[in-house]
Amino acid sequence: MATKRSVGTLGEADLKGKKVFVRADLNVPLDDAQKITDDTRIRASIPTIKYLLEKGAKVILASHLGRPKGVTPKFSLKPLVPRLSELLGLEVVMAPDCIGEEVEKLAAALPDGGVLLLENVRFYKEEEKNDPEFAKKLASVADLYVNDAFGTAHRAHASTEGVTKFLRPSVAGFLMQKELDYLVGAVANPKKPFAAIVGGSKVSSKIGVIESLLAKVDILILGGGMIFTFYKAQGLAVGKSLVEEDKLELATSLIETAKSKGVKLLLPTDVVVADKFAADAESKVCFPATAIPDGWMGLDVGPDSIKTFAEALDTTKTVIWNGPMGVFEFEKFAAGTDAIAKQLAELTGKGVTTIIGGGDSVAAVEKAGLADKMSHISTGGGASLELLEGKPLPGVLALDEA
Ligand SMILES: Nc1ncnc2c1ncn2[C@@H]1O[C@H](COP(=O)(O)OP(=O)(O)O)[C@@H](O)[C@H]1O
Ligand SMILES: O=C(OP(=O)(O)O)[C@H](O)COP(=O)(O)O
Repeated sequence: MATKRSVGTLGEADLKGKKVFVRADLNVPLDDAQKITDDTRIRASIPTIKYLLEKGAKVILASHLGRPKGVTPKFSLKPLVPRLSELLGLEVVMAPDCIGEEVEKLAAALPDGGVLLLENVRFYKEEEKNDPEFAKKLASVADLYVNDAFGTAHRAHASTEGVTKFLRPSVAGFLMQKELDYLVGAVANPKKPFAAIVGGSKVSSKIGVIESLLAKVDILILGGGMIFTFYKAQGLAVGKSLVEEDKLELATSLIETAKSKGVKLLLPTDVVVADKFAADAESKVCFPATAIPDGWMGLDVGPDSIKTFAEALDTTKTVIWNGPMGVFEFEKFAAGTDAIAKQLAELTGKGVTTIIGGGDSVAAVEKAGLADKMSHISTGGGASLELLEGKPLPGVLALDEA
């Protein structure tokens, strides 16, 4: 797999006074009051930044947050400044933008050992388009590049890929190295039976991954918003649940592929439905899962599914989990996610390798107080799944070879 090639690292480079563009994945969950609900990704980014600061470098820190379309205040990185400053023990300077004159001025004024946090790179559509001119502008304020954004390494964007064309050296940070070392090792030769649990709401970006997962795993458990596209593909009633209409054919063919490969594909047998997408929604268990009444939406897997999933997971030796089983942010719809988290913690204690990936999945495990009970907590959900598929990660491929 292309991502196995060893990438350049910071090593003993002379960093004194150098301006280092650090791409981190600071895409943390925020509540309605813009409060950080899980800071795992911020904490995971600290060792690289601290190392650079100790070497006398100036750090220009960049990230995306969410999936904004243009400049959107609720996706600003400003709410992260106090936590970052606290963890680093210094005052992080917030830039009003990620490119332009003001950013150039702030970068030029940065003292050795200072940190400038750029505003959300996705406020520009050029970021996701990997526009070379935009990448050049990002690069123009720095001398070298460090990519520590493992969670975004599967995206060929300007700040993860394009920028490397303009900055040398371009190397991996400590988090990136740690994730690659662990995940490549664990998934290249997984102890079997090997199970994947896929849920969450990013259906269109994760449903494609399932095809390749079917070639690797013995058991595939589906939950979260993923399942309704599968039910609808079978002509079943899904009410107002999340459905990706253009993925119905793919869902049908995935069910066939699972059968032909002898993979145990488990869809929930029951779901918890709600009359609206809200914490105080009216809710009830719908059994079978495939008879969701009109006007209702599935927001969690039900108790019968939890039992079936538990029996299957009990037979495994390696489990990778990405995507919550339900809308765990609302207490009423957190039971499925909590049950998986608890069981994986128990299985880890019995010698099963458990890997949890993804911003929200990790947040759910943290909320349950079980993060330190898992074999590996990965800061990337989509990225760890793509790594598992054997796909090259563009953000890694673009870095210098060791
Ligand atoms: N049935 C569902 N309908 C809508 N959203 C869901 C459902 N189940 C889970 N979700 C949402 O999925 C989100 C996480 O999805 P995703 O980003 O794919 O996971 P991760 O960040 O772990 O990779 C959570 O905010 C959760 O509320
Ligand atoms: O949260 C992320 O991915 P994840 O939900 O798969 O862990 C990363 O920050 C990438 O975000 P994206 O899927 O909007 O490109």
